[in-house]
Amino acid sequence: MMMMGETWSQLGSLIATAMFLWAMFDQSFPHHLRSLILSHTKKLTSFVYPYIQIKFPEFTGEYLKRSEAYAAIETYLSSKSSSEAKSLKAVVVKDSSQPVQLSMDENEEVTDEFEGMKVWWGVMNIPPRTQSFSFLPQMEEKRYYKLTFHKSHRETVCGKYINHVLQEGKAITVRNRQRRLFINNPSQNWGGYRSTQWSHVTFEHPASFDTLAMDSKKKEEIINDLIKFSEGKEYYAKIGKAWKRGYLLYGPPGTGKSTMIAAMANYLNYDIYDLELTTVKDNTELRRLLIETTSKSIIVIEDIDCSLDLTGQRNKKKEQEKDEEKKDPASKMAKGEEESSSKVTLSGLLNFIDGLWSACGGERIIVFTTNYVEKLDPALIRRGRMDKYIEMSYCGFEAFKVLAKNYLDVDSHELFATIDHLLEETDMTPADVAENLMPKSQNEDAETCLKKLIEAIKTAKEEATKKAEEEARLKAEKEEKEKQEASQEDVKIDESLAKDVKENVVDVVKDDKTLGNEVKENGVTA
Ligand SMILES: Nc1ncnc2c1ncn2[C@@H]1O[C@H](COP(=O)(O)OP(=O)(O)OP(=O)(O)O)[C@@H](O)[C@H]1O
Ligand SMILES: [Mg+2]
Repeated sequence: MMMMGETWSQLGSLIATAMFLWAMFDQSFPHHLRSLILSHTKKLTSFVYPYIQIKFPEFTGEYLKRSEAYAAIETYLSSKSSSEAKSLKAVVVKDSSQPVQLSMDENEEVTDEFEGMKVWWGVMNIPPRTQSFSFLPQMEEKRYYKLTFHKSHRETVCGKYINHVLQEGKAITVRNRQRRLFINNPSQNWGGYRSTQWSHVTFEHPASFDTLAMDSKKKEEIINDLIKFSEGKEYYAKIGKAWKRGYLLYGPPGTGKSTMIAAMANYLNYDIYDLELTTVKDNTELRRLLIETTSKSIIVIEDIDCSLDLTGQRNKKKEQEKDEEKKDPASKMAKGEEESSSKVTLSGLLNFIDGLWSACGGERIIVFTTNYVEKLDPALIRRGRMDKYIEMSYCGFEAFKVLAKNYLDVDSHELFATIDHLLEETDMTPADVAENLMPKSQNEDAETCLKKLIEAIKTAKEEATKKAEEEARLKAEKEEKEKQEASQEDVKIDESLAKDVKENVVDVVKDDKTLGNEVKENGVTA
């Protein structure tokens, strides 16, 4: 057997010979001959090894930004890696609902198939250059994904396949991401190197369309509308409209407007931006807030009628306040803080909804909620701004059945007919119905809760009747009072009229007497 030392010395001389030959080739061959030989060598290599490789480095650009493509590929390959690769890495991904994302370790390889072709993915590692000096932080290691495929698939891979991987990777990230609920910060907190226009918490509202109590047809219509919107990227581009949709949710308190927003966000997997208009100083701030929102989100302005005085009464109110201030300057000082709170105008808000800036980012839903739709300025809710009006109304029988299923797990019961009848006659919000259906102790079963609800509806009905009677009585009293006032006014007018007539008659009599005396004194002149 050959000794180890001999083997090494033979290998050494072989390398030395190869280097000598390469140096000879490099120096003595003319340039055109060299490139001819090199091109033939390439052809030969490609004949023996007909595969192409593409690298996707983890960090790119001058400031070594983590490549979006790398992250998308990592996510895309995650499921394949966990089932195929033997050595895996667990990475904690920010804002993801998955505790960790698994990716293959260096020098592992997984296969993928697309339209009948097979490709290979591997993670490679470039060892760090130890002696280099840089102001930029030294990266421990530089990794890249290596995609290998047969040269006959070049066109499909470079066109369709890579696109598919990146899009699918991003879609998985969106699917796995934790939804967030944002709230706008007052602008004094916007400064600093970490600008924080919005703060967020993880959005964990459990509402869904299944648990939302409302007419099933209406619910279906809303779901279809949402699906059409979320899949409408091409359509919106085709018709030349920004990819956004406005919903106006209106109805009495406790009818499920906020719950509906949560259900929408859960259904579409969107984030929610809860915009508190009263803390926005002016229209410029409003625009900045809008720019900071991301796509796939619902921007909510709750109780729009109370958020700002956008109902055209702003001026009236201001005038009134000014009058008060003139009388009492101290009241102005007391109000000082409040007054400087918001100067957002109706036109600023309209601009926010459908100005040029509103198109940035795309795929956004804007929701307004209000208890008093009639109070809103028509310009704010005209079609195109608010595309769909959704009325959230009092609990009907169908809505009750959803709540009974949710809260008591019953689909039918003999008491349902009574409840159906009572709900037809009485206005009760889903919130009140839900509260009565909720068992308050271990001893309360479905029947007890249903009976409790019946009692509550009956009480509400009695109260409503009493209220209506009281209102009717007050109205009648008011009308009677107005009538009396009117008749007293008539009497007054009659009296003053009579007085006028009397005075005039006295005057005429006086005039007649004076005339008579004059005639007497002067005699009749013919
Ligand atoms: N349609 C509904 N379906 C299911 N639950 C509902 C519905 N409406 C109200 N609720 C229940 O009542 C509670 C209050 O409802 P929600 O806050 O959505 O009402 P709202 O219309 O937003 O009221 P407000 O006008 O006062 O903001 C919710 O927590 C929910 O449990
Ligand atoms: Mg609400």
